[in-house]
Amino acid sequence: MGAAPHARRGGAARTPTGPQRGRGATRLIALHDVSVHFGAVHALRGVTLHIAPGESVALIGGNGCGKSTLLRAVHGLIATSAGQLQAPPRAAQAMLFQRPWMLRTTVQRNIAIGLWLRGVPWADAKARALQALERVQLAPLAERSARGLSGGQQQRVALARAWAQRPQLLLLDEPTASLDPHAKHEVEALMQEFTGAPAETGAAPLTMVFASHNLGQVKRLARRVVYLEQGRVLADLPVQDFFNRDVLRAVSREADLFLKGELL
Ligand SMILES: Nc1ncnc2c1ncn2[C@@H]1O[C@H](COP(=O)(O)OP(=O)(O)OP(=O)(O)O)[C@@H](O)[C@H]1O
Repeated sequence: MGAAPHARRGGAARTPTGPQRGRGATRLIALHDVSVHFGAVHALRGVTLHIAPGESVALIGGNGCGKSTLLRAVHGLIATSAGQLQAPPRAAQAMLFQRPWMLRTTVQRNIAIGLWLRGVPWADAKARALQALERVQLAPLAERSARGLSGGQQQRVALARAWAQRPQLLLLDEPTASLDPHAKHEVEALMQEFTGAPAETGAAPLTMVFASHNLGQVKRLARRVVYLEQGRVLADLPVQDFFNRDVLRAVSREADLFLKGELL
């Protein structure tokens, strides 16, 4: 992507990565003993986590366990307090939030402006924006005001905007939490489609990390589940192992109790 690396922030080392080799595995994201403090609040405590290109990883855990903080730290939106964090430069990442943010302009321009700001000539940016809208089946709404769309449509525009940027890494913070079941299904289908195939022919597979309170969604979209409690990673398992209570109980009693509570 040739983008500028993140500046080093806060008390911890933060270095940009492309896919790197380490301990025999390729890594796109590597956190080593990362902590994030907000004053007296310890949002992340000694998190060590490696994510390889093409993985689809769900972050789960109760309110305030640190999911958003982890995503925001990887995206470079907040400073880490200690430890080392390696991630692709922000220009190689896209992040979606529970409530999509839209510029006060048309749907197509919402996507094109982001590309233009990254150096894509305006005519090409508009053409790529339209392609991206076709991908999420919203091309007929290209000239509509983005803020006038429904929440589900806005989230699809946000996904199109992310996809148009051809990121290596897609971070999503509870992307369907405020959507009705139909819109949730449409957004999930796009998430699945984007991670199922490279963003463009010959490109590296897209890596997806998402926070969710929806265990059905986790089962449908994740290949791996990371369970957080009070800022610590207590379980990090392939999705089928996470939902196998015997395996989970052996790894973390706390994670098993959480799952039991959620399944009641
Ligand atoms: N900017 C901030 N300033 C102070 N405290 C913060 C800030 N952001 C997060 N926190 C605190 O850090 C902890 C972790 O919050 P975080 O938002 O990462 O949790 P979460 O797992 O995403 O929660 P939820 O599921 O409710 O969205 C919480 O105690 C939260 O109150």
